[in-house]
Amino acid sequence: MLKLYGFNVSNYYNMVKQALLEKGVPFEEIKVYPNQEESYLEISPMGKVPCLLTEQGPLTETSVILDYLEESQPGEPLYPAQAYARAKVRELIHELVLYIELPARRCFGEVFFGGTTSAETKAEVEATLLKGVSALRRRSQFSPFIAGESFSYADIVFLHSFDLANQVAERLFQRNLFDELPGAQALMARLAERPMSQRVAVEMRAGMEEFVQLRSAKP
Ligand SMILES: N[C@@H](CCC(=O)N[C@@H](CS)C(=O)NCC(=O)O)C(=O)O
Repeated sequence: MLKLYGFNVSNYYNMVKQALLEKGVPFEEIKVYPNQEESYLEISPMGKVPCLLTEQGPLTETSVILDYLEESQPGEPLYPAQAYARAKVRELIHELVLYIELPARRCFGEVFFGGTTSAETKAEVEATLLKGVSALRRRSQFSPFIAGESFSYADIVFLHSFDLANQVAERLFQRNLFDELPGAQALMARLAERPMSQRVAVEMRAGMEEFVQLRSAKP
């Protein structure tokens, strides 16, 4: 059986977990926080989560894991069949990660864990987020799903990244990123109603207190 390493509060872990749940693929969850222990680096060389242990060996990097699941597992397809449409979904995933999730993440310490972020970093993050949102406005459909007619991996990545980025934008820049994207808030609400989203959210809340204590204790 596939083994998913990570913890329920990690948004990247939850992207893979939700994909497995949506496809109905059985998997075992192995709780691990990011770490630099030799034994974990053997399967996740950056010490990050998630890591998926397959019969052939370990896999890391969320978008790579999602591709692997699509190619190796049964269940509802979460990419379009046609090559160009499939590439457009991957393009959206990359844009969400590179220009929304990763820049916002630079401010997670201040927004969620009582740390501080320099004014210079904040200015860079705000500028990148605004460009990223503007790219999404040109790119995304939001109706009924982010890439158009079908629920896809891009919806899963959007669900587990955009709201966090918006919390950064609201707290630090007094901006609501949803305001810039017609249809995005309604899509987020629809995605959050999915049974598998609700399961992931319940399990995330259960792990939150322990994680915040652990994370806040770090310098
Ligand atoms: N590029 C990685 C990012 C995963 C990632 O950043 N995970 C976080 C938890 S949400 C982590 O392990 N952070 C610890 C670290 O950066 O050392 C992926 O796509 O899976």
